[in-house]
This record gives sequence, C-alpha cells and structure tokens, in this order.
Amino acid sequence: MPNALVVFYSLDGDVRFLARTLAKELVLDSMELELVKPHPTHGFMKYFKGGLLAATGATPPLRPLAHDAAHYDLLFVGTPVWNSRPTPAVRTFLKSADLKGKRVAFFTSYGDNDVKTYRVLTSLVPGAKVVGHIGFKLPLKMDKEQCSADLVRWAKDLLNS
Ligand SMILES: Cc1cc2nc3c(=O)[nH]c(=O)nc-3n(C[C@H](O)[C@H](O)[C@H](O)COP(=O)(O)O)c2cc1C
Repeated sequence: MPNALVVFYSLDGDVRFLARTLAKELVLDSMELELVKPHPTHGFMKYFKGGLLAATGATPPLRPLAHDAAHYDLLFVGTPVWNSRPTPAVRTFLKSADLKGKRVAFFTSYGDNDVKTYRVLTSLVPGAKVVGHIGFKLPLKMDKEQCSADLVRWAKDLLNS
C-alpha cells in the first residue's frame, strides 16, 4: 500500500468533510491548507475576491504545513471550485511543492460543475502523474453517505493500483 497524504483547502466545509472522511476511513495523514490572511467567509467580498483570485491565478501565502509532501508516494488533493478553477490556496500548494514523479489524485466540491477545474489542476502538476479525479456537488447538502461511500471506493482503488 502506498504512503498517501490528504491535502485540502475548504472555506465552507464541503471539502473538509470529504477530506476527513478519506483520512478517517483509510487511516491516512492529512493536512488542511490555511492562508496567512484568511479568506472572507461571508458577503460580497467572499465571492468577489474568491472569484478574482482564482481567475487571476493568485498564489497567496500559506501558513506552515503540517506534513512534507516529499515523504509520500500518493497525494489526494482536495479543493472547492471557485470561478471554475481551483482555490488560490491549493494553487499555492501545488506550485510550491515538489511533486515530480508522485502520483496525484484530485477531489473537488462544487455548486454546479468542476469540468474546467480538473484541466487547471492537472496543468499545475506537470511533473506528477495524475491518476484520478472525482467531484461532488455540495456533499454536505446532498447525500453525505453516498458521497462518502463513492469517495472511499474511488480512493481505495487508487491505493490498491
Ligand atoms: C468564491 C466562490 C466561487 C465559486 N465558484 C463556483 C463555480 O465557478 N462553479 C461551481 O460549480 N461552484 C462554485 N462555487 C461553489 C463552491 O464550489 C461550493 O460551494 C463548494 O462546495 C464549496 O466547498 P467548501 O465548502 O469546501 O468551501 C463557488 C464558491 C465560492 C465561495
């Protein structure tokens, strides 16, 4: 079984729920990415700033990381979809971590769709092997049990392949 790490950013809890499910069910290390300057959680600025930063490819600084990606063979990287793209925190992580030769799998949460997001995510890890992706529409509001089961089955397949 490969040594795997769950890395994620979440503002409203959907991706945090997915990441915690993965880490708990599969007994994996995990780390939540935190911005030095936290993103607004409410109001106009939440969406305006989030959409703008995601679209412009901003890489805001992160607080110190709990784990070193270099020590893992497989990374499960989770992000909400913002303006059809990954979140700035995840962009910062992917651009700063050395993921050459590693297997990377992406999981997302979205309100509408995540089609473009995977293309952007894949472009951010040119030296890595992207081995899979899965996305969920607002898992905390939808069928949490079904989302959890689908997510864990997907991840188990990757861990065993
Ligand atoms: C700034 C911002 C931009 C968003 N843009 C999109 C989008 O372009 N497409 C989409 O499907 N959902 C979009 N959403 C909805 C989120 O992807 C969705 O609520 C997601 O589940 C949030 O994950 P979280 O709870 O882990 O933060 C956006 C949300 C925010 C806050």
